[in-house]
Order: sequence, then structure tokens, then C-alpha cells
Amino acid sequence: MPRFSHISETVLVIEYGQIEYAPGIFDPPATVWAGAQPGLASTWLFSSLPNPEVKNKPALVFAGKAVGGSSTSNGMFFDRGSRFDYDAWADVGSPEFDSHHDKWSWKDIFPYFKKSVTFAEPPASVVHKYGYTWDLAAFGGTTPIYSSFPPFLWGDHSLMRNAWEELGVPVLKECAGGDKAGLCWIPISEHPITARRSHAGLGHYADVNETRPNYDLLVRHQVIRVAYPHDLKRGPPMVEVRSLADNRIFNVTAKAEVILSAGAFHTPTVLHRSGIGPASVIREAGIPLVLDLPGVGNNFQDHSGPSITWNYTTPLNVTDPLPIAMLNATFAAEALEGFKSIPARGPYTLSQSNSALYLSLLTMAGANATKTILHKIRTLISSGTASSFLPQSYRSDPTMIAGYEAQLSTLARKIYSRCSAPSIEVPWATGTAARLFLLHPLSRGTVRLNSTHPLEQPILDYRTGSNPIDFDIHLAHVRYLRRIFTTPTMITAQANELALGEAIASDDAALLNYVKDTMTFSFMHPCCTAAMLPLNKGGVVGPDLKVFGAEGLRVVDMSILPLLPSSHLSATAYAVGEKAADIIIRAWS
Ligand SMILES: Cc1cc2nc3c(=O)[nH]c(=O)nc-3n(C[C@H](O)[C@H](O)[C@H](O)COP(=O)(O)OP(=O)(O)OC[C@H]3O[C@@H](n4cnc5c(N)ncnc54)[C@H](O)[C@@H]3O)c2cc1C
Repeated sequence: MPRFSHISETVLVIEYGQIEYAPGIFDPPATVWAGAQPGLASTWLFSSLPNPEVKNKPALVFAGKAVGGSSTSNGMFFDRGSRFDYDAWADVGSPEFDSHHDKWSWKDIFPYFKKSVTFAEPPASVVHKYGYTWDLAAFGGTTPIYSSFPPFLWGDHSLMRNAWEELGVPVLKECAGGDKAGLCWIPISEHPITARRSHAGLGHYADVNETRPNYDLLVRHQVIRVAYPHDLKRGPPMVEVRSLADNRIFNVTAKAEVILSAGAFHTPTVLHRSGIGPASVIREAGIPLVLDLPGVGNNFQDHSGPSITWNYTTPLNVTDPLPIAMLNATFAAEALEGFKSIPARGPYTLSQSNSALYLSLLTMAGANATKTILHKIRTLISSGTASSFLPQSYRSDPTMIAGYEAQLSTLARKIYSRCSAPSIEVPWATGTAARLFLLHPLSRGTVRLNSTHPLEQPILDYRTGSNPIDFDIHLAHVRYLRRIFTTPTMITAQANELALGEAIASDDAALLNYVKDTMTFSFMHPCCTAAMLPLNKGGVVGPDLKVFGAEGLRVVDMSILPLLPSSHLSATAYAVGEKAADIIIRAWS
């Protein structure tokens, strides 16, 4: 929150990790190609509880543990959701939040997307070579967080692009302006000249201790809990902190307020340790109940999805190199040299991917099949059976049920019934696999304090596929995307579909089995575990991001989202941070 350096209050940021100058898997990039990605000091690795609906497999998921959080180790894909996603946030909070000063629809958050990043136009030679397009109207910020296009793409990049175009997918000039149903160029979060990762740690925090008189950054300290010595109405709370260096535990007293920003896994854990959360969860953990807030650690969502794979049975007719060239020592050495040169060039300037297809269910499944899915969703609400798909632990709470029904209703009306609201993302850069992200899952999981080891990692229950309608949507996605093999580009390249074929695709049970076999449970976008929803819909914070019933306590991170947007989350995280800063500065000025 470096924006706070301009207000009269003093600010202390407490962070578990430390400043990482070369964190993550792309900086230095050699580790990517060496295949060496052991536990980085700057990330946590979680293995979730098994997912009963998906062959009892666990989800494997990382989270950043450094100043700047997961932006220090993410895939640098820098997209925004569609306007319908943020309008859905407003819809699900309506009518309760309608009269609130702070609003979160697309038009309310778009200015913060623009403000939060500095977009750098690529050089003309790069545009000429790859055909990048953009619209400056979607940008305009001047922060140290950069959004740029890499000056390098692999030779086979254009194959998928051509194939999707041949399928009739609309090619969009810009996808960051709210409309993204089509084929998109996606910038990545890197410096346009050095191609080094642009992340919140370096961009916003690295020099605050030296340069901001009212600002302190305390690294390698764990926030244990917040505590109200008197009562919840007399905030802000004290913050109990543990030094990772010597295990010393001490309290920090805030004068104005406390802001939790520990991410979708750790924010609910801090609240649970504080006695704030669902009464049953808090009691089971043996912690005195301070505030019964059923939504804390519930409503957990992430992007997941199956993949389709193929091989090319003829050498590709492309002029630019393919990744296999990295096995050539001369090419690999030149790639590293290129990354170090100014401006940087070559393969290491490209992170994971910078292209994606986004399509709606209506476009893929057609009107009739979509109608059937919408009918199923609406029947869950009208028959009062939606709650049977919720985790047992909050199935009996009327506010959680009301919130889930409201989410289903919003998703049906605002997302799944629109041609222009994507239900799938397929990102790519190279290779012979397409990963099919389900953008708006109906299943909900939980994040719970590990009561045996409360200071260690929480217990994640993904519950992937617990609402079976998610599988209906996956099946529709896979069926449509297999059409890629019928395109002239794929036929010419003699693309040979692997593991899947007409026999499986036309048999619901076989296709479902395929989807389960190829499921990636997390595309690393956990969210929504301290959701901005009305209290009577299981919400934890209001539109001002204040925790209901706990004076002087706010949450500002991806746990406040009520619903996942149709994007990776870092751009949304920056925009939420910027908007929260304005809300907080207004409150204190
Ligand atoms: C491997 C990976 C790949 C990803 N790829 C992409 C991508 O390509 N594009 C994209 O847009 N998004 C991507 N994401 C997602 C995106 O980076 C995150 O959604 C976003 O950074 C989340 O922001 P946050 O503020 O909610 O939490 P985080 O960024 O996770 O930050 C939480 C911070 O809180 C700290 N913390 C936690 N508990 C405590 C405690 N008790 N005391 C003190 N500090 C604590 C953590 O150390 C961390 O620094 C990826 C994420 C990961 C992990």
C-alpha cells in the first residue's frame, strides 16, 4: 500500500517473506529450461484434501511468500476480467449494497485497472513481426508495475492462433477494455526494456524503508492473529506477531486501522486464529469465539480444467525456432545472452504465454445445450436443493445458502446466458496442449485452520466438481475445442489428437472420465474466502472492505472477491489494491 506514504498516518507492513530480487521461475530464467523448480524459498506449496468427485486426487497449488506476494512467482500473464465479471460482483451484492458509497461494478473498477499499471507499446519491428494489437484507451497509469508485450514468440505460436481464427473465433484488438470474448493478445508483467519480472515487491515496496518517512516494512514476521482487548466495537485490534528469526512473539498496536492482505489462503487463517469465523470451525479448533462470521474460509473458488493434447506427425513448416532449440547449447547460450542484453531479446523475454482464447458457453454449446444448463442451475435455486452441493460444514447456515443461491442466480443471468461473457480461457505460447480453464465454477470449497498446527499451512478442500453442473460445462468446452483438429491449419500440420477421439467425445461417461483424468485442479487463482457480500449472504466484508462487526479491521486481497473473474488474478489484485487505497485515504483525510 505505498499510496499511503502520502497521508499523515504512519504505516507498518508486516510480511512473512522478504524482498526477493530475483524470485520466481523466470528470473533468472535458466531454471525454467533446466527443469529445476524445487521449493523456492519465496513460495509455499500446498497439497489439498483429496477431491472425491475427481478420483480422490489432491490439488497442488503454490502461493507467494515474499514481499509482493504471488506477483513475485506467478506466470506473469497480465489480463483483466470481462466487464460482466465485475458487474456480477455488483449484482450479487444487490440490493443490500446498492446505496453504499463504494461500488464495484466494471465502470467503478476500470479506472483502477488503468491506474495500476504502466503499459509500454512494443517497438514497430516487433509489432510488424507478430501483429500485436492494443488500445491505449484501456491503459494510462504510471506506476512501477509494467505491462508489455514480449519481443519474442516461438515458431509454432501462430498455429493455434490461425486455427482458432479458422474456427471463426473473433480476433480482438484489445481485451483489457472490458470485452474479451474472442482471440486476445495478452501483455505480460515485465519491464519493456530489461524484460525482468515487474512485481509488487520491487515495484511498490523495495525502497519504502529508505524513502518514505511514514512507512515501515517489517519482513520475516508472521501475523498470528488480531485481538480486541476490550470489545469488537472498540477497534482497531492489536496485531500479534511472531518473528521468524527467533520465534519472539509481540503485539503491534495500530492507531487507525488494521488491513489484512495475506491472500485467499492465509487471510481466513489469520481470522480463524483470531476467533473470527464460523462458530463451529472456531470451536473445533479450540479457539475462544470472538465473532461468529460464517463466511470466513468459505466460498473458496479457483480456476480448474481438463486439457486436450496432440502431436504433429509431420515437421512443422515454421521459420522461427521451436522450444526444442533450447537443447542446442549454442542456441541456449545465445538465449541467455539475449536476456541480459539491453533491450532484452530472445526466448527468455517470453514468460509462460501471451495469447488466449476466451469464449462463452453459448458460443460453444449453442442455445439449446446452454438452456439445459441454465435450467439446471435455476432448478437448484427454485427447488431449494442448491445447498446440497455446499460443504457439509456450512450447509445448515441460511446466510451461506442465500449467498450461494444469489451467486448461482447471478452467474446464470449475468454470465452463462450471454454470448459476450466468456466461460472458458485457453492460454498458449507454444506446444501441443490446450488447457481449458473453467472460468466460473459452481463448486465451492473451504479453507480451514489446521487446528493441530495452527501456525502452519491451512487445510484446503477444493471440492472440485462437487456441483456436477461444472462437469456439464467442462464437457461442452471439450467438445467444442476438439474442433480445432478440423481446421485447415491443424490438418496441414497433421495434428494427431492424443488420448481423446470421436469415440470418447461422443460418449458422456467416457468423456467425463477423460475430463477427470486430465484435470488440473488449480491454475493458481484461489479467491473469495472473505467475500465482499452482504452479511445475510455469507459476506465477510462490505464494499468499503471493512470486516462486518469488527471495528478497525479491513481485508484487501483476493479473498474479498465474491466470484472469480474470467482472468488470472494479478491485474485484478492491483486494481483492488488501488481502489482500496482510495477508499482508505478518503476515510482518513
Ligand atoms: C504459481 C502462480 C502462478 C500464477 N500465475 C499468474 C499469472 O500468470 N497471471 C496472473 O495474473 N496471476 C497469476 N497468479 C495469481 C496471482 O499472482 C495471485 O492471485 C495474486 O498475486 C494474489 O494476490 P493476494 O494479494 O491475494 O495474495 P498474495 O499475492 O498471495 O500475497 C499474500 C502475502 O501475504 C503474506 N502472508 C501470508 N500469511 C501471512 C502472515 N500470517 N503474516 C504475514 N504475511 C503473510 C504472503 O507471504 C504473501 O506475500 C499466479 C499465482 C501463483 C502462485
